[in-house]
Parts: sequence; C-alpha cells; structure tokens
Amino acid sequence: MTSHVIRQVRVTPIAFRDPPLLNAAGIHEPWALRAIIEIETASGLVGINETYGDLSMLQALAKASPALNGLSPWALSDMEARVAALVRPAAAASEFLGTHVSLAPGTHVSKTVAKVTSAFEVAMMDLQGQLANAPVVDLLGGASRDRVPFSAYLFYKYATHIDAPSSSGYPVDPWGEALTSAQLVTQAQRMIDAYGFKSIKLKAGALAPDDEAEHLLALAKAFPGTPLRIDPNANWSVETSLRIVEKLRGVLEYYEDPAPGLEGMAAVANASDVPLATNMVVTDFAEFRRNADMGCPVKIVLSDHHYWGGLRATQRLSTLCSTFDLGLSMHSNSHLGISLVAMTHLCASVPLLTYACDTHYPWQDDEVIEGGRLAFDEGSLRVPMGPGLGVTLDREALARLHDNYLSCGIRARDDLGQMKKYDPSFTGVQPRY
Ligand SMILES: O=C([O-])C(=O)C[C@H](O)[C@@H](O)C(=O)[O-]
Ligand SMILES: [Mg+2]
Repeated sequence: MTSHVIRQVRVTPIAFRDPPLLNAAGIHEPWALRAIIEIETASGLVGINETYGDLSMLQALAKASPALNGLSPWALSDMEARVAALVRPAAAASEFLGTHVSLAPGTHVSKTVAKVTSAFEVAMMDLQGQLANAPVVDLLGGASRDRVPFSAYLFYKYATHIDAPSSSGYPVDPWGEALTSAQLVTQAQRMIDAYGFKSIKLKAGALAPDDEAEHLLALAKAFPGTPLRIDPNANWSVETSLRIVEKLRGVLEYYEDPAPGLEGMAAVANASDVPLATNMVVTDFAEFRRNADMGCPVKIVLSDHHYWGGLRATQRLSTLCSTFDLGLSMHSNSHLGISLVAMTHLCASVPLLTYACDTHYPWQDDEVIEGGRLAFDEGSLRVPMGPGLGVTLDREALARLHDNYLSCGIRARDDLGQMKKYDPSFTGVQPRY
C-alpha cells in the first residue's frame, strides 16, 4: 500500500519586487521576502504554502521541520503539539527574534509558534485535499460563499526606490508618486479599474494626520458611496485620533488602529461612535480575552492566518467573534498567490466575514504559481475548487524568485532602516503625531 506519511519538508526563501510604499514604520524596501513551503509524502505528493521569509522565520521553520517526519498529513493536532515542543522553548528565550527590531506592523515577531504552525497546517491541508480530492474550503466545513471580496488597499508612495535607480535594471513601478489627494484618487481609480474593488482602505500614519484626513475626504468625494477605512498603525495619539475621526464623520466604515495599545484604542472608543478595527492589539487569543474583559473597545478583528496559528485557528476566532458580537475581516502583508488563495479558502469557509479583506496583491507584479497572476472579478476572488489549495508551484518562477532572494541582500524586513536612507533623522518612534 502507498504510504502518505510525510518524508520531507522544503523551505525556499524568495524575494519579489515591492514598490516604495510608506507606512508608520518607514517605507518598504525594493524586495519583499516570503518563504515557500513544500511538504512531500513518501508517496510523492507535495503540499505547498507561502509564509514569512525573514531570517528569524526561516530559522524557526528549520528547527520545527523535523517535527513533521513520519506524520500523517491528517495529523494536524500532533503537528501543532510537536511544533510547540520544538519551537516554544527557544521562542521564549527569543532565539528567533534576532537582533532586528521592526516597527513594521503586522509582522509580530513574537508569535513564532503560531506562525510555524500556520505555515505547516496550510501545506498539510493542501495534501489532505489532494488525498481526499476535495478543496481546502470543504475540509474547513464547506463554503459559506463562493467568492471572497477584497478592498483597494491604497498607500502613500514615492515614484522610485532610493536604492534602485533605473540604471540598476530594477523596473520603475507603474503606479507613480502618491502624496497628494489627486495622486491618491488616481491610484484608487487605477486599482478599481483593474480589480473592481468596492471598498477602499488608506494606509495612513505616514504624513501629517490632517493632510491624510483631507486625502480621505477627497477619496470620499471621488468615490461616493464607497466604504472607506483609514489605518495609521497606531501612529496617532488618542487626542489626534479623536480630532481626525471628527473630521471624517460620516465617511468611515471603520477606524483601523488609530492609537497605540488596547488602552489607547479604548480611550478612542469611549469618545467616538465609529467602530474600531485592529490587526495590532487583538492578534492572539490572550489579547482577544483582554479586549473582551475591557468590554470590547475593538469591534472588528482583522485576522491573518499567517500569525493567528492557521486556517482552523481563524475559524475558532470567527466563532468567538460571533459570540462577542464582533466583526471579522482579514489583514495582509506583501504576498503572492499561495497566501491569497489560502486566505480565500478560509474566508469562503467562515460564516462570519463582515467586511471586504485587505490584500497587498495589486502591489506585486510577480507570481510563484502556475498560470501566473490570479484574476479578480468585481473585486472578488472565486474559491478554487480543485483539490487542496487548487494551485500548483511554478518551479521556474520559484527558482527565479529564489535567485532574487540570494542576490537582494535583504534578510529581514526593515521599513525603519529603509526610511533612514531617505531621512537619517527619522526615528520611527510612535505615536509620531
Ligand atoms: O493593516 C496593516 O496594519 C498592515 O497591512 C500592515 C502592513 O505591514 C502594512 O503597513 C505595510 O505593508 O506597510
Ligand atoms: Mg492595519
């Protein structure tokens, strides 16, 4: 009889072009890192996934990979226990945190066990789907929707990277500069024309808050009736957050991480009636409990299976959100199609999905899956119904993106360090305003 036990885990770090996008922590570097996971069975089946590619994550994955040896692809609970046993003692001792301190939100270096568990879980579920001839969404309990809505994720940006001049062969991205209302409206129009998104998120916390509020109002005027969000990544004081939310009265569908910490968010919630969303202060179950204990100042949890512990962990979160009458949607970081497809299966499976999800996908121009870039229809993605994730690795693309990784020299995301190249006096200390 063919044995489907796991025999090998391969982790390939990759790098792909990323535009100079501004945020509260600084600015994106010319290359974004990810890691592609392949889990192979003795029978030769390969399950795939995409996760963080920072060196600390690669070290954690290397440490945890032996946990999978001889395991059935169905043994997710065993995998979780084994990963925790191998990774947690070192994670607690900060072995995997490295010397790099990133202010970049959403990377959550402290969540090593959850991140590694998620990285393996998705690849194992891809294997399960191949064995059962079923899509991951069915393994998660079946589809609550056949398509998943995403939003237009706008960023302030420079036209070019400081360290990737056109003479270097690094192509100039087609989006141009975005620092003014007119430029942001052009960016939004272009993204909506190309993808059909029905809601808009502005990544804020980069320019003066009153300017950013003016820009959001310009977007409201240019796209009447389109739900809008603003996310300064906790770069505003409570006072600033309250002043700006007044200016945006009647415009926001939710207010994402205006002020630092759950206490800061609670102070904003107490003095305003716009629902608060987060991917910064409710990022695991312990923080969920703290939010509940405080009477739920955060009303919408923006999950991310990459650091919440996986697809099934996010389903558990979804149940909790229903119990506490909270909304649920998804956060993203720079990513390619495997992450997007995993997110799509997950979001199709959860009955509760109260807002269109974030995605950085329009900012990337490369792919690592066969068939190239995924196509959005009216701002939504259809759930792939092939076995497992329903996508396969393009091995030539994988090799090319791995070569990028080897030559780019970046080993950990560093938005702060990159911004210092533009402005040596930039400290990244938050809240800045
Ligand atoms: O919603 C968020 O906080 C994010 O998407 C975090 C990301 O790190 C974003 O700020 C970025 O890519 O610059
Ligand atoms: Mg956010």
